[in-house]
Amino acid sequence: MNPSPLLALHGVQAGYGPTTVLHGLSLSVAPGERLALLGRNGVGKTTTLRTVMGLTPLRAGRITFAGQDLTGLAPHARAALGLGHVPQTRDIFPSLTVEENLLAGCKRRPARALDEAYALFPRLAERRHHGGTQLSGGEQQMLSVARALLGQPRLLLLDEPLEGLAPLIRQDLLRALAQLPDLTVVVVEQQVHEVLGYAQRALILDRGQVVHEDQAERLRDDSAALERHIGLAVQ
Ligand SMILES: Nc1ncnc2c1ncn2[C@@H]1O[C@H](COP(=O)(O)OP(=O)(O)OP(=O)(O)O)[C@@H](O)[C@H]1O
Repeated sequence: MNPSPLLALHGVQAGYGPTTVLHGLSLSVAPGERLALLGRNGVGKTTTLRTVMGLTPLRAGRITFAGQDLTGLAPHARAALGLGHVPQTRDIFPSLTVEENLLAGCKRRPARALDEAYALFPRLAERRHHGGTQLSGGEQQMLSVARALLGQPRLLLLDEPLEGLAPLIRQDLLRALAQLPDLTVVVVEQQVHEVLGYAQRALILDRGQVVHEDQAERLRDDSAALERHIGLAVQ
């Protein structure tokens, strides 16, 4: 029997002003699962993550997290329940050092929790006294992810974490995330082949609905599906 999902979306509708982006989206994520959300530009991947966090209002449908209905909860209340979000914009404080950024993510945890972040991302330990603006794109992304992890989320929503990063840094980041086997992750990504090496299952969205679902490993080899739904050239 499948375990109860940690996150479930039922018939979710959301959008901006007169535009509806998510047209009755349903999906579920099992505890400990790593799910990739794929699709062409503008199909609603970011909107999906934002609606789960309560940053974009739900217009119809229901979202549950660990069995609890999230309707009406503010983003901070969702974070307190265990939802972590790393937006595409990399949510760090540029005027603070690496260490100060991490301390800001510690909340009520002891400062020694930072050692976990440094163990996962040794580059951040080397740069601990550098300001946010002195970091490379990859280091900023690691900092953003590390800060979210310090909040001990049960589910981490990652929006294009690999964007703009060099291939070796992308691999470092994915390897670090793969070291957290109990963490449930929903990751939106344009670097399809790389993210399919990290995720276990993948959903492809089109116009705010799921149009294809498969095991990540199988989808990676399914060039016809990737071409049809994402427009990736057949290799
Ligand atoms: N703040 C906003 N106001 C109005 N329209 C928006 C806003 N944010 C996104 N949209 C529109 O909603 C649609 C879905 O955007 P969304 O960012 O969710 O797509 P996406 O699949 O994440 O695409 P991308 O890969 O380009 O980030 C797009 O047509 C986009 O232009």
